[in-house]
Amino acid sequence: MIYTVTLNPSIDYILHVDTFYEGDLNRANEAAYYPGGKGINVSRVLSRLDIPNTALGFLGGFTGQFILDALEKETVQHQFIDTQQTTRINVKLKSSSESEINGPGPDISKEKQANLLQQVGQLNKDDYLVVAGSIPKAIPVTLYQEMAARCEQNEAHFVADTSGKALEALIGTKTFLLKPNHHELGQLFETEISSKEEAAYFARKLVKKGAKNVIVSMGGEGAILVTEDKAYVANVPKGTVKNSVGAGDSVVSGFLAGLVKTNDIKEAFAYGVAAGSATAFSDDLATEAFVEELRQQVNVETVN
Ligand SMILES: Nc1ncnc2c1ncn2[C@@H]1O[C@H](COP(=O)(O)OP(=O)(O)OP(=O)(O)O)[C@@H](O)[C@H]1O
Ligand SMILES: O=P(O)(O)OC[C@@]1(O)O[C@H](CO)[C@@H](O)[C@@H]1O
Repeated sequence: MIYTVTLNPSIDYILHVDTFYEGDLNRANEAAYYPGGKGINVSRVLSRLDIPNTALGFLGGFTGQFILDALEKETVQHQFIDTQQTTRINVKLKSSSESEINGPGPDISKEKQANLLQQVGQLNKDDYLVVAGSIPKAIPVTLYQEMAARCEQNEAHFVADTSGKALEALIGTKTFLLKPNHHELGQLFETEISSKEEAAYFARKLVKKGAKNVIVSMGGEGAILVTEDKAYVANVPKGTVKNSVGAGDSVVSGFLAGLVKTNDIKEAFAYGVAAGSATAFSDDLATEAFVEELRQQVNVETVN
C-alpha cells in the first residue's frame, strides 16, 4: 500500500482574474475549490491512476470536512488525525501570471504528532510512505526524518517531496525517492541550477548521501532521474500550461504508479513526467486517459 502524509493540507481556492490590480477591488470571473496539500494531491492522482493508497496527516474544522468529503467522492482512502482546528485555505490567483498565498498551519500537539508517528510505524516492506509539502511551524523540522527512520527500521520505502529545512534535515537519511524541483535542489546546495547537467551533478550528491533515486523536475525544460548507477533525462510534452498547482506532486504519483504497474524505473520516470504535464495542462489534476496520451510524447534517454 502507498501512504501519503500531508501535515498541512489546504483547500486550494483558485481565482481567475483577467488583470490583477494591487490595492484595488478585483472581481474574479471564475473560481474553484479543490482539496489540496501536496500529499493529498499525490493521493488523488494515484487514485485516478487506479493505485490504491491511504492519505494520512492532520485535518480539522469545516475546511477539513470539505477535504474529507472530496476524498470520499474520489474514493481516496484516508486516516487523518483530527486537529479540531480549521484547516487552511490557500489562495491561488491566476491572472497574467500565477500568484499564491498559502495560509499558516495549525498548532499540532506533541500527542497528535506521536499518533501520526505511530501510524507510520505500522508500515512494512511492501509499503511506500510519501511525505510531501512544508512542515508547519508548530512541528519540528525533523519529523520527516523521524518518519524515515521508522520506515528504514521496517524496510518500508520512504519518498519525500519537500524543500528548505525539511529537505535539508533528510540529507544523510536512507530514502527511496527525493523529488525536488531544480530551484529547491539549488537552494539546498546554495547555488543556482540552470541546466540538466548541473541538476544531475547535484542529484548525484544526494544519491551518495543515501537517496536511492532522485528526480529533479525542471518545469517546461524537462526532468532528470539519477539512480545509484544511472542517470536519465526526459523531455516534457508540448501543451498549454493551465495550472502548475500539483504538477510536481503528480510527477511523484506517476512515477510510483508506473513503478507499481511495470517495475521498470525508466518507464516509471516517463510516466511520472507525463503525469506532471497532464496536471500542468489541466484545470484540476491529471486524469489517467490524459497521462496515457501524453506518455507517447515523453522520451527518456540514458545519459550514463
Ligand atoms: N511548461 C511546461 N510544459 C510541460 N510540462 C510542464 C511544464 N511545466 C511543468 N510541467 C510538468 O510539471 C512537472 C513539474 O513541474 P515543476 O518542475 O515546475 O515542479 P514543481 O515546482 O515541483 O511543481 P509544483 O508547481 O507542483 O510545485 C514537470 O516535470 C512537467 O512534467
Ligand atoms: O505550503 P506547502 O505545503 O509547501 O504547499 C501547499 C500547496 O501549495 O502545495 C500544493 C501543490 O503542490 C497545493 O495543493 C497546496 O496549496
